[in-house]
Amino acid sequence: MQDTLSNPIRHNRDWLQVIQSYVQLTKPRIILLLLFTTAGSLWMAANGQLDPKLAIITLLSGTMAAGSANTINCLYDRDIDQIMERTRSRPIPSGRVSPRDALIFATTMAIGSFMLLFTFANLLSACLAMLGIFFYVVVYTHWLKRHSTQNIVIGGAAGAIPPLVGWAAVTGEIGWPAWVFFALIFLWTPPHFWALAMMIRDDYASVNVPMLPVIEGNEKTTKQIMLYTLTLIPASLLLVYPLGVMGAIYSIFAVVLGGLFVKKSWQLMQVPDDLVMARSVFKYSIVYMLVLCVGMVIDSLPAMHSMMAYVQSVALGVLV
Ligand code: HEM
Ligand SMILES: CC(C)=CCC/C(C)=C/CC/C(C)=C/COP(=O)(O)OP(=O)(O)O
Repeated sequence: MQDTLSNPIRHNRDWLQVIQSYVQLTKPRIILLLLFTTAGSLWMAANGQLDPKLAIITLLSGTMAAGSANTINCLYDRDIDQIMERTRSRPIPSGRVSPRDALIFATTMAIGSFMLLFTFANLLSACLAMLGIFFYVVVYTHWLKRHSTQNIVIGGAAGAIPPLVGWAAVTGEIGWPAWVFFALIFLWTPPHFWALAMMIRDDYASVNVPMLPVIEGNEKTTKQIMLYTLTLIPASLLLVYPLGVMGAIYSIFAVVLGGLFVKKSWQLMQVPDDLVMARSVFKYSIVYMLVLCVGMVIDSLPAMHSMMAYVQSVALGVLV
């Protein structure tokens, strides 16, 4: 203590390490992609006329809710995280954050998220954020993760809730486009996760977590990945037809990105034991979701609406 107080550089470094540990508990890179899905939904709901204050509040609250959910997951799973190689150095198993402090941190973030959404958006969005935490912690982490090969199929609904939060924050209700976006993430989660689970199969087997590749093997898993991937293009295009909330630009994103996903899953199905290919499908799943959300935002921009109207009038002029 004496040493820390008398040495300000060491004192600052200690604080930085503490902050780093808490950030690590929230699984920040996963939150970033969840925020992209929330942003896509926010822009789509606002049809390009998004109030910047509402956007910032919703994204901040989403960060806190997802951070809280991920921290409780780290707390609950600390026994198996300590054994698996990939998770051994996480803040709780490595002793950098105590379970008690993690619980206080997660509870504070959940309350903060609820209060922010309730005060600056509405009650529905605040309740949906809490439902996300409940579903991820209770339904996925507690009930399903250690007991069913379909754990992430049903549990994947938790990760699909952020777009519902975004839509509700803008409109005060859950419209059809939000449900379609929910379904899209729900269908995307199995290929995203099973490709990764193939790579870390031994880790999951060592702690008896019944992930599909552990129980059914790689060949069956790649067939399942292919089936789910095939549903993504039609599901993503429902936003264009019949819902009509997205236009030509988004359609190009959806078809090209979805086509590449199908190609990659097909390639993996030909070589089910090729873990380099499995890694490539996992990485691509992230690129797919990220770029599709960017496509949604671009398509929602008012400048794009005027450009498309101009292109349409020119095309009509040429035809008539
Ligand atoms: C229940 C559903 C899901 C499961 C079981 C799952 C599982 C995982 C796991 C185990 C990892 C590796 C994490 C690590 O090593 O720390 C991962 C990585 C990742 N997940 Fe998911 N995931 C799910 C849903 C989602 C959703 C909905 C998103 C965002 C829309 C997402 C985004 C990501 C990203 C961006 C990474 C890469 C993180 C990095 O670079 O380390 N995941 N996922
Ligand atoms: C609205 C709201 C708050 C929604 C919550 C969404 C949320 C936090 C989704 C996270 C999905 C995810 C990373 C699962 C991995 O858990 P795992 O336990 O299988 O991963 P691990 O083995 O790496 O711990």
